[in-house]
Amino acid sequence: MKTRIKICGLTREADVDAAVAAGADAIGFVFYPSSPRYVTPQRAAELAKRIPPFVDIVGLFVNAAPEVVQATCGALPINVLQFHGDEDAAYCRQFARPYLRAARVRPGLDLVEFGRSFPEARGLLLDAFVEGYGGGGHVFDWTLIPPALPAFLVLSGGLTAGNVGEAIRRVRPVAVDVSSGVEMSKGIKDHSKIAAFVAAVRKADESI
Ligand SMILES: O=C(O)c1ccccc1N[C@@H]1O[C@H](COP(=O)(O)O)[C@@H](O)[C@H]1O
Repeated sequence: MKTRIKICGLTREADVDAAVAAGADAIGFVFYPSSPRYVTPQRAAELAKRIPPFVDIVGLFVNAAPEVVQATCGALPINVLQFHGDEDAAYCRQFARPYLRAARVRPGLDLVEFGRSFPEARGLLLDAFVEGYGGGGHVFDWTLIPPALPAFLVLSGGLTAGNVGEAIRRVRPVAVDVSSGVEMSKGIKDHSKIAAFVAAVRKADESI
């Protein structure tokens, strides 16, 4: 099956165009003010106008006030919410929209139990445990992923064109999510890295 690709943390028109042209399945906007990739809802709405139908728009939040999530959903057509903080299931479900729940993987975290506690989640996004909640470009130990999870698995954390093929062959996620690995600096994407990342995913898809 084709591995879906999400490119996250876009802040510039040219980067959105490059991700779409390369064949990204989803574009992520970071609505976490502490992130160097933060965009205001108004800025994201401008950028989103360049995203064609059937490429999903993902809105990433970290412990945001519900009113902020609601207002952001009113500003642009977000298809999927991504909760990357300490949000519980009641918080996540209140928006009545598809959502990904991020788990920051570390030894001792029971991912099966974690997944079960978000029964409505569209997918479980696995990321490295880093300070600042995410987007740190760190790979975690993929052997910590149990063989069966109670939700679709989206793999992230330090993925690059150089390691995403191995990640797909070993972990078999339904989707991969990348930010740091396709950047020249935080929030500024490198178009050749985006193209190389997408090509590496497609090459891996052919080999499994
Ligand atoms: O991108 C950010 O700045 C960010 C901030 C807070 C939480 C998550 C964030 N990004 C997400 O982190 C993972 C891993 O990204 P990376 O490729 O290792 O840089 C990914 O899901 C991003 O969407």
